[in-house]
Amino acid sequence: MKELALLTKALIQERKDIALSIICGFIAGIAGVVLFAASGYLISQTVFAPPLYTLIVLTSLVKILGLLRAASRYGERLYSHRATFSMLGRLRASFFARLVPLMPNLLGKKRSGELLARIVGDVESLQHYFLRVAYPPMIVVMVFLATVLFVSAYSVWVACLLIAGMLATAFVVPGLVLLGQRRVHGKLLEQRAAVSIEVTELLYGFVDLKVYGRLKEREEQLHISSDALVAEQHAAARGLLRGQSLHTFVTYLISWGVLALGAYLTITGSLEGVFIAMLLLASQTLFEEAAPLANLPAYKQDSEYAAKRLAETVHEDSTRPPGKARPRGKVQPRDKAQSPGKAQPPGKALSAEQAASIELCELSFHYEHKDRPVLKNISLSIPPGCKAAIVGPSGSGKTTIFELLLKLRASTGGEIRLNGAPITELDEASIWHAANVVLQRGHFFRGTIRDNLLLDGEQRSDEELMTALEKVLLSHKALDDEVYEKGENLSDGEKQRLALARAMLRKGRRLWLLDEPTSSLDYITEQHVFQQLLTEAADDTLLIICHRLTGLEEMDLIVVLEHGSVIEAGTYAQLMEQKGYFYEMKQIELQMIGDE
Ligand SMILES: Nc1ncnc2c1ncn2[C@@H]1O[C@H](COP(=O)(O)OP(=O)(O)OP(=O)(O)O)[C@@H](O)[C@H]1O
Repeated sequence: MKELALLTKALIQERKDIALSIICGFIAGIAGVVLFAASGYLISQTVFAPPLYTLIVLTSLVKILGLLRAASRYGERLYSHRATFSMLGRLRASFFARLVPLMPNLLGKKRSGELLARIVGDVESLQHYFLRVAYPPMIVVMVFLATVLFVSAYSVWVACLLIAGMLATAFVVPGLVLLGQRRVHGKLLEQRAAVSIEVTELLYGFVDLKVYGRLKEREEQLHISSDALVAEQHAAARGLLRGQSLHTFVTYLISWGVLALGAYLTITGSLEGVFIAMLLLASQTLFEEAAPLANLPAYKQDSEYAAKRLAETVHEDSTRPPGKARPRGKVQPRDKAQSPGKAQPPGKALSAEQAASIELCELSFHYEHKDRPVLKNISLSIPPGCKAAIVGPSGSGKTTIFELLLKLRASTGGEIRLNGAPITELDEASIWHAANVVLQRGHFFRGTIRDNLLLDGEQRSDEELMTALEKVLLSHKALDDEVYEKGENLSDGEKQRLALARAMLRKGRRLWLLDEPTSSLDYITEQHVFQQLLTEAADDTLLIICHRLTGLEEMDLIVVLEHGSVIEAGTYAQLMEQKGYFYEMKQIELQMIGDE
């Protein structure tokens, strides 16, 4: 299976620990068999009152084997778990890295709760692949062959019985477990994702659900999902228990068989009676060592399913040119330059040294499953140091332009050039590094105002932080003031100002991309903050999206967007002179300010 090939590759990177765990596991297994075989022999020998030194040798051997077994079992656990957890850590990081460029598209299709379940739960399920599927059979086979060889030295018939028992343990029991498991296959992971979805929706939408009187209904839904998850967990646990019980049944069946066969062979004179207990205990220990085989296929199936779900999450998007739906039954060729989700060789870096120029050439964008394009052949040239604004009605495609500029999405037509270089050739991280970005809905982390200002990890003095707060008129906030998750305890205007202060602190970025950064502020505060922004970005390129037209007189370029097309562009004076759409908007705004 292709997905498990990835896992196998990750395991190969841990080959040293894997080799050590197999060696330790083999030593522990074989020491266990010899330990119990020696114990059995010791018990039988005592009946014949052997010389003291025989007893001393045997008891010492038993003690040494006991210690060896415990130490090697510890080594096996240590190395196998170390390999597993390093592998899981690497898988989690690589899965997350592949998710990041797909994020805007992915969140449209998968709910955050489901993604959370996949990242946490499905990756966790993969630990079974190594711990219960990949290496235990190797140890069992090695211990089995050594034991059969040892037993055959005393009786070929007993050895044959062990082989028959092992065939039943390795094939019949797992086959039966797998039959029972078919019904619950994958349901546990799906149900876990369903609960995760319900919980996140309930938490995110708590206030709205309460206000609209739907909270009880959603809580009941959560209870139903949770009960279903518990039921699936029971079913899965029952399946595993059934496997273990069947295995124990086979183990005791074989033990009885060895006992009966040993007795018969002793009567017929082909086996000395003193060895019966030894063979019995050796066989019992051997089958105990083989216990992981019972549930191996079930764990394998689970790991495969988890790997498939994880691969689906990243492949669904990365194999499809963004903005185009995949026709059924037909694989679309990848657009090498445009696909943001696939791993690409590192591109050129966008320089943060100089103010950037932005050129949009016949730029188009079409969201997947939308019947009309959101952006249509937009051409625009913003020279270095230019202060430009994009205005236009809601839904006209302004934010989409920003997402394309930040390579969060890839255009479906035309080209974007930053500093003359096609954006497809630029490394996206260098764009994020070179730009000072304030998005419509900035994220705030639980912590303090200081933590949220120092998001980029750079060290700054309290004076610097306070100056930034003063610039956005937030000096009434102390740096140690608490910020709740998602900035729940801040007003919308405070959040916007905190985001702007955060951006102003990032010195040396020569490209400013601001998406409605002051939309929640009152006119007076907005004017002040706007002036501060213009001062901060005096020598830089600034592109701002805004609804209100306050302060746009100072812009070098104003672009009016409607239904994804540029309908007007020019300076404030030019647009007012044209008496077109912008002029109309300004008149309405002036009227509203006057009314207020
Ligand atoms: N993830 C998405 N999937 C599908 N359609 C989307 C998605 N995001 C936005 N759209 C649609 O694209 C169009 C443009 O959206 P965009 O956010 O760029 O507009 P906008 O001009 O920034 O609007 P606003 O001023 O309200 O922020 C809208 O019709 C919107 O419904």
